[in-house]
Amino acid sequence: MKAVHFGAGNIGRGFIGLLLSKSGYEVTFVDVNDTLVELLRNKGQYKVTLANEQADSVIVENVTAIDGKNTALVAEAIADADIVTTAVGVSVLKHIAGAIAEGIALRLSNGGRPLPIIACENAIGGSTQLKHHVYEHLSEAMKVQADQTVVFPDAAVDRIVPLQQHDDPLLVTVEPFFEWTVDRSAIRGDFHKIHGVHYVDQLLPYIERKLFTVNTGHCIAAYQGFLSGYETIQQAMKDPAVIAEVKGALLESGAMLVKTYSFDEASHQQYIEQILERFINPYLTDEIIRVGRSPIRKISPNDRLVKPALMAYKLDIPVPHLTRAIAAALLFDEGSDPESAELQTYIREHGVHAAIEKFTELSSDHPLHAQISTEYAKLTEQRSQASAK
Ligand SMILES: NC(=O)C1=CN([C@@H]2O[C@H](COP(=O)(O)OP(=O)(O)OC[C@H]3O[C@@H](n4cnc5c(N)ncnc54)[C@H](O)[C@@H]3O)[C@@H](O)[C@H]2O)C=CC1
Ligand SMILES: O=P(O)(O)OC[C@H]1O[C@](O)(CO)[C@@H](O)[C@@H]1O
Repeated sequence: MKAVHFGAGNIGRGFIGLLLSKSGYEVTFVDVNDTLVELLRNKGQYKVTLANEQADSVIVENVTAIDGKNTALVAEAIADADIVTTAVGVSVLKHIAGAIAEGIALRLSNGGRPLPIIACENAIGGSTQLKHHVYEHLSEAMKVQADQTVVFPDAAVDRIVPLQQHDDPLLVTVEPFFEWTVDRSAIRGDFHKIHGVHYVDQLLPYIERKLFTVNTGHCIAAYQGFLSGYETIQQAMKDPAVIAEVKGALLESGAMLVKTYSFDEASHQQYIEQILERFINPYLTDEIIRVGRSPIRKISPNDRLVKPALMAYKLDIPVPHLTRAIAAALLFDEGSDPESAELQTYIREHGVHAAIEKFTELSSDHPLHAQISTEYAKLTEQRSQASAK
């Protein structure tokens, strides 16, 4: 049983690779990081440590790696695989699509056994997005053939894996909690199930519940924490003002989710409480720069801030915390993050209204646009008052 997994990073090693290996798959990681590829290939194993009191650990065996820049080799591995997964970042999917298409073409020329390809990224419809990118590289005839055997089930993945700072570049520390949900309605043929995966017939409620609670709350802790001068989520989540912003927004997105999907209100409240506990896990150090990374992606119309705000707005649910969080994201001025730098340059050159319109796609006459710009002005004022002190 062979798995090819793109991205030997934190989630790749600390979550997806771990579960695939424990389920009996031989895992071939594909990455462009030469150090990771060489070490995985030479050692054939790595260690995962849990962020709990005992620091429990497990050795993940039966793994190897290939260089993502060697497209021919990657294609061969895909042609021979039983499953393909990714955890590279949603914006990287287009860059791996060519190699996947080459692998599919090779596979089809060899008879074409069924193949599920699952993108494990923080996005709605990640696998579907990957399929679109892959199909851009296939001929019309090949697309028809691929439709018979290659499937792209969407998925939701939830496990907090911060930036790693160990002497061993392969060692990865992860929170004990994990949830990997896969849309089984898309899967065909004989499929060797992955232990620990929750297979569902309808993914949308799960991915929206996760993205608009875990990821919404987490990025608000990051953006509000950044404005208050904190460096880690653990520090920010000790500040009652930051906690109030996070909880306020989760009540707004929660009210929308409960109404949209008829979730039980008390269970959703428990879900929120559990997530807040996960954010403050004292055995983890999670940097604000990581959790707030790529603010342009995070304020895009289908992502964790604007989408729940819009869905709530349409249900007449007021969203003062969510709109303030979008304003805070617009103030995430972290030079080491390319999207933050791009966003700040755009705001300097074109003003905040143009930025809201361009990046959130909320037109200037949309009431949420006005709310965001009002909050932006207030936060800017607060920031300059604080720095004058
Ligand atoms: N870290 C976390 O707690 C969670 C992350 N995610 C999602 O998982 C995905 C990966 O995140 P992380 O593991 O944190 O990032 P990461 O940066 O640790 O790992 C990404 C890996 O992809 C590799 N990569 C980049 N371009 C590539 C290419 N063209 N071909 C092959 N490999 C390539 C990088 O070298 C890196 O090793 C993202 O979509 C993220 O939103 C989802 C849930 C939790
Ligand atoms: O990986 P992204 O989408 O940049 O966002 C970071 C988020 O991913 C997570 O690592 C886990 O879902 C959260 O810690 C955080 O909300």
